[in-house]
Amino acid sequence: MKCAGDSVAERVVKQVLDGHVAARTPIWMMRQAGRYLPEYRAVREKAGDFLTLCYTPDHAVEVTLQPIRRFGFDAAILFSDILVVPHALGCDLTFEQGEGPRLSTTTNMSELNGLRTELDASKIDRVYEAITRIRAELPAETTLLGFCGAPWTLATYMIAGRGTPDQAPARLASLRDPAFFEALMDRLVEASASYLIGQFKAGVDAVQIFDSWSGVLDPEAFRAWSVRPIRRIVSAVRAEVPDARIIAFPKGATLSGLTELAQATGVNGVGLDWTADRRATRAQLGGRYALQGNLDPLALIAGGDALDRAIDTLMADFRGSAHIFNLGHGIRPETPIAHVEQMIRRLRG
Ligand SMILES: Cc1c2[nH]c(c1CCC(=O)O)Cc1[nH]c(c(CCC(=O)O)c1C)Cc1[nH]c(c(CCC(=O)O)c1C)Cc1[nH]c(c(C)c1CCC(=O)O)C2
Repeated sequence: MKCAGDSVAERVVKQVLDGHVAARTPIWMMRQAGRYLPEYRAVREKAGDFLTLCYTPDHAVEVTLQPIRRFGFDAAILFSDILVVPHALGCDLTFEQGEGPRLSTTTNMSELNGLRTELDASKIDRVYEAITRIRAELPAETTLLGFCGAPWTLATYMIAGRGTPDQAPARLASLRDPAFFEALMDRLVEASASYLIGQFKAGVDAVQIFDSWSGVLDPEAFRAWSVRPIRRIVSAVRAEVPDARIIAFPKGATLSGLTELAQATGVNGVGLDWTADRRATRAQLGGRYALQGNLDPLALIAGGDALDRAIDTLMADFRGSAHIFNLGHGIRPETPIAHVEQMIRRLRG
């Protein structure tokens, strides 16, 4: 058996993505830099506005490093947002406190034609600068992750102009105006591939593609709008960065959807949300793909015995496999820091 983590200078998350089984399961958390941390809230207040935070390298570097300093996670994830891509294609974007994102809508071919075909370098170069600086400041053994939103998930926000519960506007657009929808996906595939290539060149070790809304798609639409665009991104990225390590997180995907996605795209790892059947997923995909996840973020809010039990069951289900510990979705702002500390003690012993 291949073993990871024998030397402290090795980036264990990266090794697990290469198929190694870690002696000590690596840990990171989706949204690990965020509002549950007082030091994040302080920087956020200073920056004033969320997008300013994302595009100011001093701030982005600082908040990316905060959870690493506090908890010593095995991976840092670039502090940014998936909606930076539509923004750098020319969509108006604002984040209202407590309301989530608001975007100018893109609902037809003429609105799409009004957007840029390439990412605005004056925005995106600041993200690349932050990456290079983060890598220079991170401990050598910490993996640096970049990311992007999957085209389907980005399209849901671009078409509706905001988050909606079931993404009806985007689903409807794909049915009513397939030519527009295909053209939108093409634009997002190209922009996302170039964005990820830029992130690798700036210094990330691996990337995660967030398809947060793939769970609202029927099997055929999942194949068309989740699997196919991700496959195109993976092959475009690997054409430039042959050893690019890529994790896909298709939230809400069924096991057959997850399997199809892993096989068709050739990603190195898949992220499981908290509803995934761990043993069935492991039986189907373990050994060929790294599995990442999948603690219920609510168990982390609950703490106490419920948290310990959830962690023990999860670790027993994944023991002996190429596993990266994570939550099944982002940590919520109301999560007590003491519970994150409890989680790390339980995992590290
Ligand atoms: C769908 C999505 C978005 N953004 C993201 C996704 C995919 C993951 C998921 O499913 O949650 C991804 C994301 N967003 C953020 C990161 C940073 C890295 C990390 O720590 O994980 C990452 C990887 C910071 C953020 N992105 C956002 C915040 C909160 C902004 C604030 O400080 O007010 C953070 C820390 C804002 C955001 N950004 C988005 C929404 C819907 C919201 C509002 C909801 C919310 O406030 O949590 C879009």
